Amino acid sequence: MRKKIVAGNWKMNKTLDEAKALVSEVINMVNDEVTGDVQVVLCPPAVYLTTVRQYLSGNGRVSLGAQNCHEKPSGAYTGEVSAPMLQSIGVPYVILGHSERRQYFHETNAQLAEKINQALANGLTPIFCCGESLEQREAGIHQDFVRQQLTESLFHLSPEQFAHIVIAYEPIWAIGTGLTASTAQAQEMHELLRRHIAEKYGEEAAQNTSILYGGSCNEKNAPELFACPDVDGGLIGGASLKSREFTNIVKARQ
Ligand SMILES: O=C(CO)COP(=O)(O)O
Repeated sequence: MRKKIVAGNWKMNKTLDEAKALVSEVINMVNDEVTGDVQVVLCPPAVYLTTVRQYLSGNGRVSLGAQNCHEKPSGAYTGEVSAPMLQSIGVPYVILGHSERRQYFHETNAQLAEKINQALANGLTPIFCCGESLEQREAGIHQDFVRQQLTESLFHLSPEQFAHIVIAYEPIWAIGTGLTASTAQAQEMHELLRRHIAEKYGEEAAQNTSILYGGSCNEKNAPELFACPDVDGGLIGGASLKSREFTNIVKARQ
Protein backbone atom coordinates (compact mmCIF):
# COMPACT_ATOMS: atom_id res chain seq x y z
CA MET A 1 0.00 0.00 0.00
CA ARG A 2 1.31 3.46 -0.93
CA LYS A 3 2.59 5.21 2.18
CA LYS A 4 3.45 8.80 2.95
CA ILE A 5 7.07 8.71 4.08
CA VAL A 6 9.51 11.39 5.18
CA ALA A 7 13.00 9.98 5.68
CA GLY A 8 15.99 11.83 7.08
CA ASN A 9 19.34 10.86 5.63
CA TRP A 10 21.86 12.13 8.15
CA LYS A 11 24.76 11.09 5.88
CA MET A 12 28.17 11.29 7.68
CA ASN A 13 27.13 13.82 10.31
CA LYS A 14 26.76 14.09 14.09
CA THR A 15 28.75 12.84 17.07
CA LEU A 16 27.05 10.38 19.42
CA ASP A 17 25.82 13.08 21.77
CA GLU A 18 24.53 15.16 18.88
CA ALA A 19 22.80 12.12 17.41
CA LYS A 20 21.10 11.39 20.73
CA ALA A 21 19.95 14.99 21.04
CA LEU A 22 18.60 15.04 17.49
CA VAL A 23 16.66 11.79 17.78
CA SER A 24 15.10 12.71 21.12
CA GLU A 25 14.08 16.16 19.83
CA VAL A 26 12.57 14.69 16.68
CA ILE A 27 10.64 12.06 18.63
CA ASN A 28 9.24 14.64 21.04
CA MET A 29 8.23 17.07 18.31
CA VAL A 30 6.74 14.37 16.09
CA ASN A 31 4.80 12.85 18.99
CA ASP A 32 3.47 16.24 20.04
CA GLU A 33 2.74 17.78 16.66
CA VAL A 34 2.15 15.13 14.02
CA THR A 35 -1.27 13.54 13.88
CA GLY A 36 -1.49 12.28 10.30
CA ASP A 37 -0.47 8.91 8.91
CA VAL A 38 3.03 9.82 7.71
CA GLN A 39 5.84 7.33 8.38
CA VAL A 40 9.05 9.01 9.55
CA VAL A 41 12.33 7.15 8.94
CA LEU A 42 15.59 8.28 10.53
CA CYS A 43 18.74 7.09 8.76
CA PRO A 44 21.73 7.82 11.00
CA PRO A 45 25.29 6.64 10.34
CA ALA A 46 25.58 2.87 10.91
CA VAL A 47 27.56 3.31 14.12
CA TYR A 48 24.55 4.97 15.79
CA LEU A 49 21.80 2.62 14.56
CA THR A 50 21.56 0.63 17.79
CA THR A 51 21.48 3.74 19.97
CA VAL A 52 18.87 5.47 17.82
CA ARG A 53 16.80 2.30 17.80
CA GLN A 54 16.64 2.36 21.60
CA TYR A 55 15.18 5.87 21.47
CA LEU A 56 12.61 4.76 18.88
CA SER A 57 11.49 1.53 20.49
CA GLY A 58 7.74 1.29 20.66
CA ASN A 59 7.29 4.37 18.49
CA GLY A 60 5.27 3.32 15.45
CA ARG A 61 5.43 6.66 13.70
CA VAL A 62 9.23 7.03 13.73
CA SER A 63 11.23 4.18 12.23
CA LEU A 64 14.86 3.46 11.46
CA GLY A 65 16.92 3.06 8.30
CA ALA A 66 20.52 2.38 7.35
CA GLN A 67 22.29 4.33 4.63
CA ASN A 68 23.74 1.34 2.81
CA CYS A 69 24.40 -2.40 3.03
CA HIS A 70 26.78 -4.78 1.30
CA GLU A 71 25.59 -7.12 -1.45
CA LYS A 72 27.05 -10.18 0.28
CA PRO A 73 25.65 -11.57 3.53
CA SER A 74 29.04 -11.88 5.29
CA GLY A 75 32.73 -12.29 4.57
CA ALA A 76 36.07 -10.55 4.25
CA TYR A 77 34.84 -7.05 3.37
CA THR A 78 36.59 -4.78 5.85
CA GLY A 79 34.56 -1.81 6.94
CA GLU A 80 31.28 -2.98 5.44
CA VAL A 81 27.86 -3.67 6.98
CA SER A 82 25.64 -6.52 5.80
CA ALA A 83 21.87 -6.84 5.47
CA PRO A 84 21.71 -9.73 8.00
CA MET A 85 23.53 -7.49 10.50
CA LEU A 86 20.96 -4.75 9.98
CA GLN A 87 18.13 -7.21 10.35
CA SER A 88 19.69 -8.62 13.53
CA ILE A 89 19.65 -5.19 15.21
CA GLY A 90 16.08 -4.45 14.14
CA VAL A 91 16.56 -2.02 11.26
CA PRO A 92 13.53 -2.03 8.91
CA TYR A 93 14.71 0.27 6.07
CA VAL A 94 17.90 0.69 4.06
CA ILE A 95 18.78 3.44 1.58
CA LEU A 96 20.40 1.91 -1.51
CA GLY A 97 21.91 3.55 -4.57
CA HIS A 98 22.29 7.04 -3.20
CA SER A 99 24.09 9.19 -5.76
CA GLU A 100 26.93 9.77 -3.29
CA ARG A 101 27.45 5.98 -3.08
CA ARG A 102 27.35 5.79 -6.86
CA GLN A 103 29.78 8.70 -7.27
CA TYR A 104 32.32 8.10 -4.48
CA PHE A 105 32.09 4.32 -4.13
CA HIS A 106 31.40 3.54 -7.78
CA GLU A 107 28.24 1.55 -7.13
CA THR A 108 26.74 0.33 -10.39
CA ASN A 109 23.18 -0.56 -11.31
CA ALA A 110 24.14 -4.25 -11.47
CA GLN A 111 25.75 -4.15 -8.03
CA LEU A 112 22.69 -2.32 -6.68
CA ALA A 113 20.48 -5.11 -8.03
CA GLU A 114 22.47 -7.49 -5.80
CA LYS A 115 22.17 -5.15 -2.82
CA ILE A 116 18.42 -4.94 -3.39
CA ASN A 117 18.21 -8.75 -3.43
CA GLN A 118 20.27 -8.97 -0.26
CA ALA A 119 18.14 -6.37 1.53
CA LEU A 120 14.87 -8.06 0.53
CA ALA A 121 16.17 -11.52 1.46
CA ASN A 122 16.75 -10.17 4.96
CA GLY A 123 13.39 -8.50 5.37
CA LEU A 124 14.61 -4.94 4.86
CA THR A 125 12.64 -2.33 2.90
CA PRO A 126 14.98 -0.70 0.37
CA ILE A 127 14.67 3.01 -0.34
CA PHE A 128 16.12 2.89 -3.85
CA CYS A 129 17.59 6.19 -5.05
CA CYS A 130 17.67 7.25 -8.68
CA GLY A 131 18.25 10.55 -10.43
CA GLU A 132 20.19 12.28 -13.15
CA SER A 133 23.08 14.75 -13.27
CA LEU A 134 22.72 18.29 -14.59
CA GLU A 135 24.64 17.35 -17.76
CA GLN A 136 22.19 14.53 -18.42
CA ARG A 137 19.20 16.79 -17.89
CA GLU A 138 20.66 19.45 -20.17
CA ALA A 139 21.37 16.82 -22.80
CA GLY A 140 17.75 15.69 -22.58
CA ILE A 141 18.65 12.12 -21.58
CA HIS A 142 17.49 12.34 -17.95
CA GLN A 143 14.35 10.33 -18.51
CA ASP A 144 16.17 7.48 -20.26
CA PHE A 145 18.91 7.51 -17.63
CA VAL A 146 16.51 7.16 -14.71
CA ARG A 147 14.48 4.50 -16.50
CA GLN A 148 17.69 2.52 -17.00
CA GLN A 149 18.48 2.78 -13.28
CA LEU A 150 15.11 1.22 -12.50
CA THR A 151 15.36 -1.40 -15.22
CA GLU A 152 18.83 -2.58 -14.29
CA SER A 153 18.48 -2.53 -10.50
CA LEU A 154 14.82 -3.31 -9.81
CA PHE A 155 12.97 -4.83 -12.73
CA HIS A 156 14.39 -8.32 -12.21
CA LEU A 157 12.27 -8.54 -9.05
CA SER A 158 9.09 -10.57 -8.85
CA PRO A 159 5.89 -8.55 -8.32
CA GLU A 160 5.82 -9.81 -4.71
CA GLN A 161 9.37 -8.56 -4.13
CA PHE A 162 8.78 -5.27 -5.90
CA ALA A 163 5.87 -4.55 -3.56
CA HIS A 164 8.46 -3.93 -0.80
CA ILE A 165 10.39 -1.27 -2.72
CA VAL A 166 10.31 2.44 -1.93
CA ILE A 167 11.79 4.74 -4.59
CA ALA A 168 13.45 8.11 -4.05
CA TYR A 169 13.93 10.40 -7.02
CA GLU A 170 16.93 12.57 -6.22
CA PRO A 171 18.23 14.69 -9.10
CA ILE A 172 21.97 14.97 -8.42
CA TRP A 173 22.01 18.65 -9.31
CA ALA A 174 19.56 19.34 -6.48
CA ILE A 175 21.40 17.46 -3.72
CA GLY A 176 23.03 19.77 -1.20
CA THR A 177 23.06 22.61 -3.72
CA GLY A 178 20.03 24.61 -2.64
CA LEU A 179 18.66 24.07 -6.16
CA THR A 180 15.36 22.26 -5.74
CA ALA A 181 13.53 20.67 -8.64
CA SER A 182 10.49 22.74 -9.53
CA THR A 183 7.18 21.14 -8.74
CA ALA A 184 6.71 20.61 -12.48
CA GLN A 185 10.07 18.85 -12.81
CA ALA A 186 9.45 16.68 -9.74
CA GLN A 187 5.92 15.74 -10.77
CA GLU A 188 7.02 14.97 -14.34
CA MET A 189 9.70 12.54 -13.18
CA HIS A 190 7.58 10.93 -10.49
CA GLU A 191 4.77 10.39 -12.96
CA LEU A 192 7.26 8.92 -15.41
CA LEU A 193 8.65 6.55 -12.78
CA ARG A 194 5.13 5.43 -11.94
CA ARG A 195 4.46 4.83 -15.63
CA HIS A 196 7.57 2.64 -15.93
CA ILE A 197 6.45 0.65 -12.92
CA ALA A 198 2.98 0.29 -14.42
CA GLU A 199 4.44 -1.00 -17.70
CA LYS A 200 6.47 -3.62 -15.84
CA TYR A 201 4.25 -4.60 -12.90
CA GLY A 202 0.83 -3.19 -13.74
CA GLU A 203 -1.16 -0.13 -12.74
CA GLU A 204 -2.04 -1.36 -9.25
CA ALA A 205 1.60 -1.93 -8.35
CA ALA A 206 2.46 1.52 -9.69
CA GLN A 207 -0.25 3.15 -7.61
CA ASN A 208 0.92 1.27 -4.51
CA THR A 209 4.59 2.29 -4.79
CA SER A 210 5.78 5.15 -2.57
CA ILE A 211 7.97 7.56 -4.54
CA LEU A 212 9.85 10.17 -2.50
CA TYR A 213 11.53 13.36 -3.69
CA GLY A 214 15.01 14.31 -2.47
CA GLY A 215 17.27 17.25 -3.20
CA SER A 216 17.38 20.51 -1.20
CA CYS A 217 13.95 19.82 0.21
CA ASN A 218 13.30 22.13 3.14
CA GLU A 219 10.46 23.45 5.29
CA LYS A 220 9.71 26.18 2.74
CA ASN A 221 9.46 24.12 -0.42
CA ALA A 222 8.15 20.87 1.11
CA PRO A 223 4.44 21.86 1.09
CA GLU A 224 4.39 22.54 -2.65
CA LEU A 225 6.51 19.49 -3.52
CA PHE A 226 4.31 17.21 -1.40
CA ALA A 227 1.21 18.66 -3.05
CA CYS A 228 2.28 17.05 -6.36
CA PRO A 229 0.00 14.05 -6.94
CA ASP A 230 2.85 11.59 -7.56
CA VAL A 231 5.16 12.79 -4.76
CA ASP A 232 4.51 10.63 -1.71
CA GLY A 233 7.07 12.18 0.61
CA GLY A 234 10.70 13.16 0.89
CA LEU A 235 14.22 11.93 1.45
CA ILE A 236 15.76 14.82 3.33
CA GLY A 237 19.49 15.48 3.72
CA GLY A 238 20.72 18.72 5.27
CA ALA A 239 17.34 19.78 6.65
CA SER A 240 17.01 16.45 8.52
CA LEU A 241 19.91 17.49 10.79
CA LYS A 242 17.75 20.20 12.38
CA SER A 243 14.92 18.84 14.50
CA ARG A 244 12.62 21.86 14.11
CA GLU A 245 12.96 22.06 10.35
CA PHE A 246 12.73 18.29 9.85
CA THR A 247 9.56 18.11 11.93
CA ASN A 248 8.08 20.96 9.92
CA ILE A 249 8.78 18.97 6.74
CA VAL A 250 7.08 15.92 8.29
CA LYS A 251 4.09 18.11 9.15
CA ALA A 252 3.93 19.28 5.54
CA ARG A 253 3.38 15.64 4.52
CA GLN A 254 0.94 14.44 7.19
O1 LIG B 1 20.77 13.44 -0.70
C1 LIG B 1 19.76 13.80 -0.13
C2 LIG B 1 18.98 12.87 0.69
O2 LIG B 1 19.38 11.57 0.50
C3 LIG B 1 19.30 15.20 -0.23
O3 LIG B 1 20.25 16.01 0.39
P1 LIG B 1 19.90 17.54 0.65
O4 LIG B 1 18.51 17.57 1.24
O5 LIG B 1 20.95 18.01 1.61
O6 LIG B 1 19.96 18.23 -0.68
